[in-house]
Order: sequence, then C-alpha cells, then structure tokens
Amino acid sequence: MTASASLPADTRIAFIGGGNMASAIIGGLIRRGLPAAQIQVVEPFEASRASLAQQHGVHAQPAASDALASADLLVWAVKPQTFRDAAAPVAPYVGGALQLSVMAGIRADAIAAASGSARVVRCMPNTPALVGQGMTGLFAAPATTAADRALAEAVIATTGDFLWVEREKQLDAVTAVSGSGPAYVFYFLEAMQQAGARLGLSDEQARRLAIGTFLGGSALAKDSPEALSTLRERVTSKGGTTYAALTVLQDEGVAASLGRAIEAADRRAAELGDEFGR
Ligand SMILES: NC(=O)C1=CN([C@@H]2O[C@H](COP(=O)(O)OP(=O)(O)OC[C@H]3O[C@@H](n4cnc5c(N)ncnc54)[C@H](OP(=O)(O)O)[C@@H]3O)[C@@H](O)[C@H]2O)C=CC1
Ligand SMILES: O=C(O)[C@@H]1CCC=N1
Repeated sequence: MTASASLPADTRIAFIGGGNMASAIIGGLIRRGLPAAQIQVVEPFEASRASLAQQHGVHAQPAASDALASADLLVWAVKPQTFRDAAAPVAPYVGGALQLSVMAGIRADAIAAASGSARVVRCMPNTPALVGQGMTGLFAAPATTAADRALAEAVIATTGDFLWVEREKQLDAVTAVSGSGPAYVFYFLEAMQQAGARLGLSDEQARRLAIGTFLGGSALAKDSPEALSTLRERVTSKGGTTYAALTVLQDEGVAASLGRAIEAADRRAAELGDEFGR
C-alpha cells in the first residue's frame, strides 16, 4: 500500500543516529520537500555528519541538546547494540514526543522506558529506501493516536512502499524477510553473475542480465494476480532448461536453506531485543 497521508509542512524531525538508514529516510523527506532546516540529527561520527551536510544539506550535532525538544518526532536509527547508551542523553529532551524506531529487535516497551514516551511506532525499512524503492513494515504501540500513526506512515511513505502489522512479534518476521532481504537478493545476484561469467559472459553482461531478471521478475509478480508458483511453472517448459536448473535447486534443498536462513534472522531479531532492549 502506498501512503495517502501527507507530511504536514511544519513537521520537525530529529534523528538519533545519522548512518545508512537515517540517510535513506532523510533523502526521502528532502525529495518530498521537507526543508532541511526542519531536520536535525544527533550523530557522534564526524564523517557521517559531513556526509549528511553534503548529501542532504542537513545539520547534524555531535551530541543531544535541548534543540531536540522542538521535534514532533524522534527517529531512532542507531544500532540495537548502541541504543541504551544513545538513549540516556536524549531522554531529558523527549517530552512525550512521538518515537519512530527503525532498530531491529528493540521492542516498543524498551523504547518507551528509555525515552519516557509511550507514543512509539516501530518500523523495519530496508536499504532500497535509498532509491525510493524501500519496503517497510510498521507496528504501532497501543499509546499511539491515529494522528501519530499517520505521521509515521507519511515519513516512511517517502522511502517507498509499506504495510502495517498487528502484532509486534511480526516485526521480527518483517526484519527477516524484507529488512535483511536485500542481502539475499544481492547474494543470488552475485551467484548468477559468477555463474554467467563462468559460462563465457563478461562480468558486466552477467551483472546486467541478473539484475534485469530480478527487476523484471519482481515487476511481473507485482502486477500479476497469480500465485508465484504459477509464474514459475510458466517459465518451466517440459524437458527444457528451467526444469534442468530447478531440479538441481530442489535436489540441493535451496528453498529449505533459504527458509532456515530467514528463521535464523527472525530468531536473531528477538535476541537483539532481549540482549539490548532491557
Ligand atoms: N542497514 C540496514 O539494511 C537496515 C538497518 N536497520 C536498522 O537501522 C539501524 C541503523 O542501522 P544502519 O543505519 O545500517 O547503521 P549505521 O551504523 O550506518 O548508523 C548508525 C549510526 O548511529 C551512530 N551512533 C552511534 N552511537 C550513537 C549515539 N550514542 N548517538 C547517536 N548516534 C550514534 C553511529 O555512529 P558511529 O559510526 O560513530 O558508531 C552510526 O553513524 C539499526 O538499528 C538497524 O537494525 C533497519 C533496516 C535495515
Ligand atoms: O542486519 C541487521 O541487523 C539489520 C536489520 C535488517 C537489516 N540490517
């Protein structure tokens, strides 16, 4: 689903952590016309602050200050491992503002306890947000209002597509499928490129063929009402090349391996919450 809610023009947003995901969301906000002066970032790493200024014209500060108190929305974009240390100096300035977290695993009650605001929306974006093609899952804690959810949705919609989940635990599954998912796509792309090169294509030709195939396959699947298995079967001519390839994938248990990989990511998301969210 794509957003209908638009971002109020006077929204003031503060990011805690100014790395990859913060930069992707800031890029989306700026593309949609939010003035850079309404965005602030707390980011201790000098090179990241310089990069935010250069890429987005956004001013980042090295440490939390009372400037944070003017924010309508705080976006938590630090690593789960850093969350506790990052939250302590920020909490005095939160004043009950809406919290939007992109952190894997860290649960809404931990964010509420550390920030002092129970108005928490958790989300799990992914790196294609950098090019406006993100896929995000969102979860709203009970203390949020409809306006809070609309604001969080409007922010995330600047980075691509999104959906809401009803249970917080489902965000671990979102993390495992689509949060980490781009890495699985790149893993398959790398393998396809290497195989194409082994068979006599140039690296560049094999890369283009592999990427074009993922793009085209995804576009076809997105537009089609049919089951993914039907689309797969349509490529697979009896006694043909695809059948030969899929037989190897099946014999080697690739789908089962991918399933176990996604289950491992889901478990790790829960562990991150247990380890770093207390
Ligand atoms: N990368 C991805 O594909 C996705 C990541 N996420 C989540 O997004 C979050 C951020 O990930 P990502 O952007 O990749 O990580 P990055 O390391 O790129 O960004 C985190 C930033 O936070 C900074 N930081 C460290 N300590 C503090 C502090 N005390 N106060 C403020 N900022 C601090 C880091 O600085 P320094 O480098 O100096 O430590 C770093 O620049 C994680 O929680 C992750 O789970 C969610 C979806 C996808
Ligand atoms: O690997 C991670 O933990 C983060 C969360 C999803 C993608 N990257």
